Parts: sequence; structure tokens; C-alpha cells
Amino acid sequence: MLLGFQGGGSNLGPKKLWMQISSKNHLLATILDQITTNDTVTMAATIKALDQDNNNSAQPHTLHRLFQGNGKSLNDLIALLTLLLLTIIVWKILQARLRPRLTQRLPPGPRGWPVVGNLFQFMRFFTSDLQDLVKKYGPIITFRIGSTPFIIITDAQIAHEAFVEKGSVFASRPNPPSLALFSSNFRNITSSVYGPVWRALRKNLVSGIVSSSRASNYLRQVREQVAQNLVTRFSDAAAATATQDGGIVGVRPIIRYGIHDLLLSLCFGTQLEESVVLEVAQTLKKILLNRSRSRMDDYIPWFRFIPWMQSNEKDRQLRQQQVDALLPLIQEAKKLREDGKLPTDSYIDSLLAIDLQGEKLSDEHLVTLCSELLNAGSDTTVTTLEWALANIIIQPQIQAEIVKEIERVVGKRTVTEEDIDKLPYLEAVLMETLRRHPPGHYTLPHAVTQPCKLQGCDIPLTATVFVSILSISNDPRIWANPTEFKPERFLNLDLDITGSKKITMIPFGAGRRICPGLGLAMLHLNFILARLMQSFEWSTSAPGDRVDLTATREFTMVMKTPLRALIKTR
Ligand code: HEM
Repeated sequence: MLLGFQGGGSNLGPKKLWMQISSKNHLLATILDQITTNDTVTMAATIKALDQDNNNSAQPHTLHRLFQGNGKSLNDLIALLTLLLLTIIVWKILQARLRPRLTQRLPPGPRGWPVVGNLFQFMRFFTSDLQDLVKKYGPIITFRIGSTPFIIITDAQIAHEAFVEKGSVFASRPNPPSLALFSSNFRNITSSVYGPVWRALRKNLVSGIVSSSRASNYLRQVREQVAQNLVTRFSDAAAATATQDGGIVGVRPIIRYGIHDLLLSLCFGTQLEESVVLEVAQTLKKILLNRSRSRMDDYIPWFRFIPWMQSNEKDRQLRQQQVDALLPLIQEAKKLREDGKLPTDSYIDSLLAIDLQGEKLSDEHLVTLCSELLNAGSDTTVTTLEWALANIIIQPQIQAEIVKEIERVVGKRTVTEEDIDKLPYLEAVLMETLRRHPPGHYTLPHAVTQPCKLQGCDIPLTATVFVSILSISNDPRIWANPTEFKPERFLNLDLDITGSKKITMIPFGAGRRICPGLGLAMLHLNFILARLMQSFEWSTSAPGDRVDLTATREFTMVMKTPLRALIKTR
């Protein structure tokens, strides 16, 4: 259109034309106003005034020449002004989006590549030690993936400032699109934003199976039964490879089975057949492994167009398998409930009773919430038990100390849940395991509810924030000789594992999003480890064997070489 003007006889360049237009900007502003309000009658009057203005001037106005002298229509003028208006709007939008980025002072971090940011460095640093980066950039580090800042806090005091002192600000979760399918549109505890849905679901879990766990007869019986089955499974596996010194067992699969058996019973109110437990465990593991793969298309949208990066179809298949595995159990639980036979302490019973924003939960939503309990509580517990046994095998004096404590407190009878509080050394071994080998090296991702400052740096709304759990529990300013496995350090320590007063180690996170299963997890860990220690002598699978403590990331940080042990009934 502008070219049209120039070709229409005006010998002015665009810059000069603009200056002339600007000189009449008061009248033009009025016209612009009228264009936007579609007030054509007054607009005509204003243009007349502009005309008048030109007639009175010694030098005829350029616009006048352009539109009247050259016979251009009012429509052309309107089009020019609309174009200007649009340019102004686009400029304002760009300014609003760019200004915060240009003036923001994010925590420092490594330089990234254009467009993808630190994509190629991030996953490497995420699974390795951050010490070198901390030396270079300080205790809070920013990575960028696409345009999203990933901020990692490595220091206990700063973690306390963020998650506890500014708890409500750091209490939300980011909502990456690929998570929608498995979280029923971000409506489970782990992924929901800080708000009423999260509050209602978390309260339901905590006031249901977590708080009442010790008091509930049903839950106590389940644990007793599962611990007994676990001991039998270890005995059977050892018998299959029996030598005169005992039998060799692969530790992880047996414990995995036991913990799934336990959580499925807590969830569905009934103990399930072995084939069902195995099928559910296998399906959920596949999903966890798929979910823990980095999904960069969440942050760099054009990745979705690269064929080998597309995982939507795979996600849909896995979701279907999850529904196929869990829906029959939900339907069975509904029938038991109708017949008044479903234990009221089971998780599914509380979910069937709950109204979420005035509505009962759909079957699809129930699948999501049951899977969440099983996923959150299984690998974390299995991993902790495997690391604990590995360290106990490496240091036989720790095993001797645990057994001595159990004999002193319990005598010859089988250890029960009531005994757990009287076994401080056993608990110290588990605490040291959670410090040295936390199942998650990072908290889950947090989002902020409003832009804020941390240590003088900006934390924008777009940020995804993590605390490095491992950096804190390996910090030599907090823990003497942090790389040594020494349960004794916990014996006379007034430890606050929730970190609410002071953060020293937070394997369960801290603040509003702290793991709601903390109490239940500690009960399971103590009870099962006590039973396994009381039932068997544990040693390396062959004389001179070394237990490899290298970690690798699955969903949790697991032993890279799964633990094999020689066990002998005591
Ligand atoms: C050794 C066992 C466990 C460990 C180490 C552990 C650790 C964690 C960690 C680090 C978080 C993230 C906290 C954050 O983002 O700041 C978390 C969240 C969570 N955990 Fe656990 N957990 C364990 C067992 C359990 C169990 C048994 C349950 C279920 C009863 C459970 C349910 C959850 C849930 C639902 C969340 C999400 C909380 C929220 O977003 O509000 N966890 N856990």
C-alpha cells in the first residue's frame, strides 16, 4: 500500500512521508481513534479539518497532495493508518515479551546454543556431579532449554529460603504437554498446580492410608503378610542355587515384587495373585522408563515435527496398557464396595468416596491416581533397600550391629511393627542410605506461583526449579567425610528430615511439595529391613567379590550392577 502511494506521484521517501504525517499527529491520532471505533461520520469531519488546516498553510500538506491531489480515496488513508496501528501493536507486544528477558538477572549458568540453549549439556550435568559448575557459577545455576530457564539450587540454605521460607511461591509444578495424558490433564497430586485440586487429592492420601497406616488393622495385616512372603521368596530363590554356605540371590527383583505386592494391597484392598502383581509391576515400569526419558519437545516445540522425536503414539499405547492393567482391579474394588467388603483403609475406597470439585472421579482418573501411588512408592523404596543391603554387605560390622540390636530388643521372637521405634541403629542405617544414595538426586520440578527473587537473582514465572538433593547431602560443610557410609553419625543427631527448621538432607524434598508418603515409606523400609536382617546372613555372592556402588539413572538412581548376594538362613 505504501508502495502504491510512492508510485502514485509522491516523490517523498517513506522517512520524509512519516515525518510529515507526524507533524499533524494530533489530528491523525483523532482519526486513528475514530478508525478503531468505526466512527466514520466524525472521521470525515476530522479529515475535513485536516483539509482546512492544509488550505490555511502556505505549504499544502503532503497528505492532502497524496489523497486529494492524486485522487487517492479515503480507503487508502484508512489502510495506511491501519497498517501503522498494527505496527504499533506488534511493537508493543514484542516489547512486553522481550523487556523482561532483557532486564532480567537470572542466576548465572553455562552459555547455551542459539535456539536449543543448554540442551546438550543439561542431561549430562543432570546425571553427574555439579561440583565443577558450582565452583564456576555459584550455588544457583541456570540452564536454558529452548526459552525455558531450568534453575538448580545446590545449597541447603538457599533451598530452605526457596522451598520453606517462600514455600507458597515455589509450591507449583510446571505442566509440560507430554505429561497431560498420564496425569489426566495434570489432575494428580504430583503434577497438579498449587491449588484446590492438589490440596484435595493430597489431603485424601495423607488422611487416608498414610496417617492411619499404623493404626489400621487391615494395613498392618497386609504388611505382616507381605514381609512373610518376602522372606519365603528369598528362601526359595536361595534354595534354587543352594551351596553349603547358602544360596545366591538377585536382590532387586525379589524386593520389587514384595513392594508392589504391598502397595497394590494398600491400594485395592485385597491381596492379588502373583501373575497380576507381576503384570502391573511390569507395565508401570515401562511407563516410568518412558516418562523419565527427556522430552525436549515439551520445551522446543519444533522438535515435535522431527519424526524420530515423536512419541505421542508410543505414549498412547502405554497409556492404554496402563488402563488395561488397572481398570479391572478398580472395577473389582467397586463391586467389593457395593457388597460392603472393601476395607475402608484402602486407597481406592477413599478415592471412590471423594468428590473432586463437586464430581465423582472417572474411571480414567482413578487409573491415574492409583498408578501415581504405585509409581511414587515402589521404585523409591526398592532402590533404598537395595543400596542399604549393598552397604551392609560391604561393611559386615554394620550387619553385626543391626542383628545385635534386634536380638537385644526383640529376643528370639519375630520382629513386629511395634519394635521398629526401639531400633535406632537400624533407622540410622536407613538414614545414612538415604543421605548417601537418595533415590532421587533432584526434587521433582517446581514452578513458581509468581515471579520472585532468590539471592538477588530473578526467578521468572517461566522457570522450572529443582533442588539438588545429592549436593546437599554430600556437602562437607554439613556432613563430615560425606563420602563415607557411617550410620553412627545419626545416633545422637537431632535430625529434621522434613527440613522445616533447617535443611541438612532432604531425600523426601521439603516445603509444601514434600513427599506425603514420608512416614509410610520409613515404616516400610524399617520393617522390611529388620525382617530381612533377622531372617538371613548377608554376604557377597562369592569370596573376594566386590559390590559395585556405581549409580545409574532409571526412574530413580539405581545400582548400575544389580546387587547379587549370598544369603544363609539365621
Ligand atoms: C524411600 C521412599 C520415598 C522417597 C525417597 C520419596 C521421595 C520423594 C521426593 C524427593 C519427592 C519430590 C518432592 C519435591 O518435589 O519437592 C516426592 C514426591 C511425592 N511422593 Fe515420595 N518418596 C518416597 C516414597 C513415597 C511413597 C511410599 C508414596 C505414597 C504413599 C509417595 C508419594 C509421593 C507423592 C504423591 C509425591 C508428590 C507430592 C506433591 O507433588 O505434592 N512417595 N517423593
